Amino acid sequence: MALLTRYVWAELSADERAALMARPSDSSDAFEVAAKILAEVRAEGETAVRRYAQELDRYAPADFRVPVSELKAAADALDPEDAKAILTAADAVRRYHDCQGYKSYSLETWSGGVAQRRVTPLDVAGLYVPAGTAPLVSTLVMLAIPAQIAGVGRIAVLTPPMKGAGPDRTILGAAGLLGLDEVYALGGAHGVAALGFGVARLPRADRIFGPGNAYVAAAKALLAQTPGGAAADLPAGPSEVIIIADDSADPDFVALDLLAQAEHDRLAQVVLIAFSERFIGLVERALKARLDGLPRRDIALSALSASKAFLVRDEAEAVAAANAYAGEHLIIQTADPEAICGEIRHAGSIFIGPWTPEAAGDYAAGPNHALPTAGAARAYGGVSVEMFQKTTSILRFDGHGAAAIAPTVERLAALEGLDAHRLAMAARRIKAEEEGL
Ligand SMILES: NC(=O)c1ccc[n+]([C@@H]2O[C@H](COP(=O)([O-])OP(=O)(O)OC[C@H]3O[C@@H](n4cnc5c(N)ncnc54)[C@H](O)[C@@H]3O)[C@@H](O)[C@H]2O)c1
Ligand SMILES: N[C@H](CO)Cc1c[nH]c[nH+]1
Ligand SMILES: [Zn+2]
Repeated sequence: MALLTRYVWAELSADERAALMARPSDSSDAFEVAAKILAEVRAEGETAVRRYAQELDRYAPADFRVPVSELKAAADALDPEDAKAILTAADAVRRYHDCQGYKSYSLETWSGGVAQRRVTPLDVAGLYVPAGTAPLVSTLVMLAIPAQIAGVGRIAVLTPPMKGAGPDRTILGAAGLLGLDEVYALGGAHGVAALGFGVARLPRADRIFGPGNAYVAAAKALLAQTPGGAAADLPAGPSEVIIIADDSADPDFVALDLLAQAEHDRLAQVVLIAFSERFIGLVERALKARLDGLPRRDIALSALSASKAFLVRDEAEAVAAANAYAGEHLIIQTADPEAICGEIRHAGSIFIGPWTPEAAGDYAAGPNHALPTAGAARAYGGVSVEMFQKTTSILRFDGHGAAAIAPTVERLAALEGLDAHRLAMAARRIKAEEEGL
């Protein structure tokens, strides 16, 4: 039985191609469920948070905040090799993100008129670290490092408990190692709502960062549209990867790269773009062989059921399919991957050649792994230092500058029929003229 549903790109109509770009989470109940949870948390506050914490995760302690002493103890209890791997990854992530950040600047846009941009960090950032089916320690690193580089005033980490137990000890230990002191054992849409509205003794985050399952992603998106709710970083839901591989690629590498994303979530999606039926067959054979040894085989199999293989005739078709998909990750394993890479317009992160598995980027290569899904790569990049900053523009005009800019402003205000605007400028011009400026 074929594991990947096959399509011949050239035989698909434009409508069929567009329909095939849908993600499994598009048709889930996530938005309805998250909207209900958000509304209840908004109306009832802590009571609703506790109810969902109990119902969904069977864990509702008197205080969701993990004591700082526990973070320190968990850090001390880490296996030294685990601690070393976390710190080594953090170092590469820090070096990559150190090159980022908005710059403040100032210039004279008019003679006598100075325009300035001031960059400031967020006061409160909420970091969501997924742990529903796997404790993503690496996500903590990916979110904490850019927040620290930006100089965020207060960093509150949210991570769901393991069902019926407390939060994952490695995540707590990593928080301790990274110098974080505010962690809440709460997750899902109810956790996002608690942090986004500031209930159950959580701070109200200015912006919530981080990936999560379809419920978490929906909650972040809905919260950002709710008056008084926290802003969101980007749409980062169930993982996805699209691989362009020609016959020169190693089918086993390709199969493993597909499985590495399929194992994240039943609603994850993996897509193969290949140049021959034969190669798709080889990848499927490798998939079957590798699936059997995987502890998360069932999850991967579910994800594969919504996954696809597109057969293309040439690189132009491969590029068209990849750009239409606008995937979170794009892996290119062809004889000339750089040529294809140059043509890609929409992808969260690109991995070039046989020696660059996505797993390297997921953990320790440097770039951020919190990336746009569901086609959002058309409009967003991954989490960055800039997202933890905001900019304020500042203007300073003297009388000479006011006189210089006034004719333009008065004319445009008149064009828009906004007379108070025109008069506000004209009054300055007249005064400046009276003073001989
Ligand atoms: N896009 C990215 O950058 C990126 C990065 C890493 C991980 N991910 C994705 O993050 C996700 C992690 O998912 P996860 O589930 O393991 O952890 P999670 O922390 O995102 O979600 C777990 C929580 O979801 C809630 N939940 C579970 N089932 C629910 C239901 N039926 N209704 C309402 N709430 C429910 C529970 O409270 C649970 O604790 C995966 O989809 C993975 O692919 C994405
Ligand atoms: N592939 C995920 C982003 O979709 C990131 C991750 C974390 N751990 C392993 N992988
Ligand atoms: Zn991954």
